[in-house]
Amino acid sequence: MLSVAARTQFPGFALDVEFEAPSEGVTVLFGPSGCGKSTILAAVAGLAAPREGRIALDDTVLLDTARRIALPPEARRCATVFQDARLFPHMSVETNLRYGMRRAPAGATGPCFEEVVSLLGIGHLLGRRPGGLSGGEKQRVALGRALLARPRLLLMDEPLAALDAGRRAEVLPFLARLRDASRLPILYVTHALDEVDALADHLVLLKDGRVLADGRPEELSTRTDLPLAARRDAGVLLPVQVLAHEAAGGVSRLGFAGGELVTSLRPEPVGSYMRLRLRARDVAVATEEPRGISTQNILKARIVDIVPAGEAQEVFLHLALGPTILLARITRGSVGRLGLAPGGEVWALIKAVTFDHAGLPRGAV
Ligand SMILES: Nc1ncnc2c1ncn2[C@@H]1O[C@H](COP(=O)(O)OP(=O)(O)OP(=O)(O)O)[C@@H](O)[C@H]1O
Repeated sequence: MLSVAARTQFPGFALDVEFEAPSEGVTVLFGPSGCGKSTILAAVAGLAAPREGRIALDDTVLLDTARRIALPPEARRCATVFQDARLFPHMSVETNLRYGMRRAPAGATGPCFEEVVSLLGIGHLLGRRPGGLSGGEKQRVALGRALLARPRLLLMDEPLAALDAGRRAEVLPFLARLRDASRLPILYVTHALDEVDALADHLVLLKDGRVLADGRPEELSTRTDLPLAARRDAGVLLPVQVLAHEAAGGVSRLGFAGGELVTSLRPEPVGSYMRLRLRARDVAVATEEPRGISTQNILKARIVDIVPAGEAQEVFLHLALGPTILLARITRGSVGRLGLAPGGEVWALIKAVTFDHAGLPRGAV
């Protein structure tokens, strides 16, 4: 467990945060530019000291200002991956990777050179210089170098932010594999929601130097009181399992706690797990079972709550399908016209099941 409490002040900005991150898996620090994400990473790495605070990794205290403890960065065993890979340009990829290994303390355990090379798919790059690599390849080498230093904690400061969409899509699955193979806590800074969806086991939402909420991303995605709900792509993050492929009909069936969804045919094998975002704008409701309609996903649900959606003349419906909560964003006019109220039964029409934010939950690879 990584526990972080830090308070510090810059002109015009105050940071006052407290949160805990699980001992394994990715904890994402998510929030708008300037909310304090990098300041927190720097405090954990020991690159900048907060005015007050306590940071501990399991039973190792990295910082405790009250007890005047502040381990130097090299004693903290944190490895950091930045936006830019920061590889040594005059060394081959292999020498860059072996440089990481030289930083590993004697007796530290972790994946060996060959395992890391295979995990990140960089075997064919070993003899090359960083200058000739694509941005995505460089980032994979930087991830390898960080892992080979056998850290106790991996820090990632927007590792995909400098890559174009194609390269991001190339590196994202490697990050998921690294998360699953490394069994390390990873503190990951981003402001990209698709990275949250693909990687986060735990989410810390930040605003103006404060923690607004933290918890499992699936749970936070149902909260309409958080800034996430104001986004155009707001909606619940839903863990699903591929139940069947029906090639003749060109569809796959996905199961979730409380129901099934039909999608166009998916490439993932039957039994695989995925996590997808069902956008609130893509969910409509009907008070009677619709017939003669092209929408494939029509699921019976109960209205749990109706809450205003920002300034607009719209509301969020919290819909329960068994234990699963879905969000629908509809107009106030529709609520009145259909006589919707908490406790009422409706049919939820899922107009689109999009996979552009699909991610793999931990252990699902
Ligand atoms: N060394 C410093 N001196 C003065 N102000 C600083 C310093 N470091 C950070 N700040 C300020 O603290 C605030 C938080 O910065 P920080 O880099 O932690 O935000 P961030 O959430 O990581 O932002 P971004 O997503 O843009 O990287 C900003 O207003 C920044 O200007």
